[in-house]
Amino acid sequence: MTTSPPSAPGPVADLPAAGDRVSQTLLLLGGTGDLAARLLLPGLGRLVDTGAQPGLTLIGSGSGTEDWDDERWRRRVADAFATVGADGPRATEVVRTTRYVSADVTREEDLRRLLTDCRGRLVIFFALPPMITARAAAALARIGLPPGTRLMLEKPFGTNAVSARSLNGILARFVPEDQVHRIDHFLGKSTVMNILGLRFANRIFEPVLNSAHVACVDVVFDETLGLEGRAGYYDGAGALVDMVQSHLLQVLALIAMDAPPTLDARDLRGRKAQVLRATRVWDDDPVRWSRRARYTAGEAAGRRLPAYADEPGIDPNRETETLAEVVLAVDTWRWAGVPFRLRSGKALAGKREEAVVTFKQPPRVPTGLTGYEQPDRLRIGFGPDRLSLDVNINGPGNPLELDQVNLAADFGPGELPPYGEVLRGAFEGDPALSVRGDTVEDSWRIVEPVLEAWRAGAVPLQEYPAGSHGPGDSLLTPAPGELRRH
Ligand SMILES: NC(=O)C1=CN([C@@H]2O[C@H](COP(=O)(O)OP(=O)(O)OC[C@H]3O[C@@H](n4cnc5c(N)ncnc54)[C@H](OP(=O)(O)O)[C@@H]3O)[C@@H](O)[C@H]2O)C=CC1
Ligand SMILES: O=C1O[C@H](COP(=O)(O)O)[C@@H](O)[C@H](O)[C@H]1O
Repeated sequence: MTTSPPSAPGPVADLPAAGDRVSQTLLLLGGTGDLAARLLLPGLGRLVDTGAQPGLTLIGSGSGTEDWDDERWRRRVADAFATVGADGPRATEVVRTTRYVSADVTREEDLRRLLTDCRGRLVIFFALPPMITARAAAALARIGLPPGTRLMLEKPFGTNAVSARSLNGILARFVPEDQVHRIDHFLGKSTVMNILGLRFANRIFEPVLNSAHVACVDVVFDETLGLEGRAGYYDGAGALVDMVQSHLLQVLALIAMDAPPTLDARDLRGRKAQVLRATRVWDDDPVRWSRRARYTAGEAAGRRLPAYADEPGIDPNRETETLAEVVLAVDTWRWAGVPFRLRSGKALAGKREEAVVTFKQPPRVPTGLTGYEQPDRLRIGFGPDRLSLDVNINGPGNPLELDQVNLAADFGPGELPPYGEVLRGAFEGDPALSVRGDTVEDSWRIVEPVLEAWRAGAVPLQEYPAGSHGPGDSLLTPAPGELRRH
């Protein structure tokens, strides 16, 4: 591994010492794309508006297939900043000084030209399709980067375990692991990180978060959004790769990991890695323990949606799923025998974005107390940000009749939107909120048996009308405790 590549371009090479408050350049590859406009630039706007990152220069780049210039780019940045009210002096300065450079990032000469334009410490954000990211990284490995450069790479990282390993290998040739930020914006969501506070800053939950007390854990991300014009990316990915392989496995890891001694990157990522290494498809049977489906025409959240297969840019023969479910086992002392049921789908009846820990029934409800129907549940909501507990109490009325009540705490969104948080991590050189190289490979290892079973046609592609609750035989509907290892 080296940080002194053979041909690092001149101006960026005279770097200040690490840790200083220094001028930095954020080079945004894929700046003309959807991610940059909707999520990344707004996150950046909020971050710079807090006063962090003084002296930041932003350079946006696109492939040059469309007509972009400095003026159009500045408008794009200003519009994105305006969506989050980022209009303070720092944000205004970033808008004033930002520039656009078009470049085919798979070509060495274009990359050299791009790098020559950068000053101070360099952060490169790859907001690019995965195949282009891989080719750009290979080209950068050949030409080299200035020491201290940090790379931010979007998910999905690679397109399968083999390509992820190969991309990790390429990156390791020219950037140390701690300077590689594999982005998972769920790790920047305040409620996701609050899983740590909830679990490890309280005495009452941790002792019961294990197989003695937990019947099952569900991680659910149901959206009402449909394809939203993202055919080019989504039709090659599908719900399992888009959401489960990355975001939902990260949430699973935070819920299932043991307490890290500190929250620094080495401890936190080490704990998550341990859990994911022990995770696999329930009973090693992806045919039995996965579901896939895609939406047909319907109405979701008051919007009429065409069938996924009829959306422009979709190849229906690829059989891309818009809803994926999988049941996983975490083979550790703590979790052996507890099913982790993961599900994400688009164009569903309502938003449901939460992790739910369902507890086992109490050993015995005393004779005389009636009306026990539901086990207690701990719910961690990601949108809206909310923490709640379903508990059985002797409710009003008959004092011996049980009622289930929900004790809830709502909190507003974090100080920064998720992309603001992950950008802050990269600017400050803290990879705690990014995914380590071995973990991303393990995440592919976990989902690959399912992808293979689907490719082989062993799991039928079901259909559900947009605006419905998804297929009727959901793996999440059996009562907790019904899923048993044989
Ligand atoms: N959009 C989203 O909501 C999310 C996206 N992501 C991830 O972010 C990444 C980007 O997604 P998204 O923005 O939606 O994709 P888009 O298709 O909207 O944008 C792709 C970008 O890549 C650029 N690009 C493509 N080929 C080249 C090339 N050879 N040289 C230089 N630039 C190139 C395009 O430039 P041009 O337009 O100029 O051709 C464009 O700016 C993907 O990995 C995706 O998985 C992750 C989370 C959410
Ligand atoms: O990464 C992605 O996440 C979004 C959902 O996350 P949110 O923070 O925008 O709610 C999902 O819609 C998208 O398909 C996926 O690529």
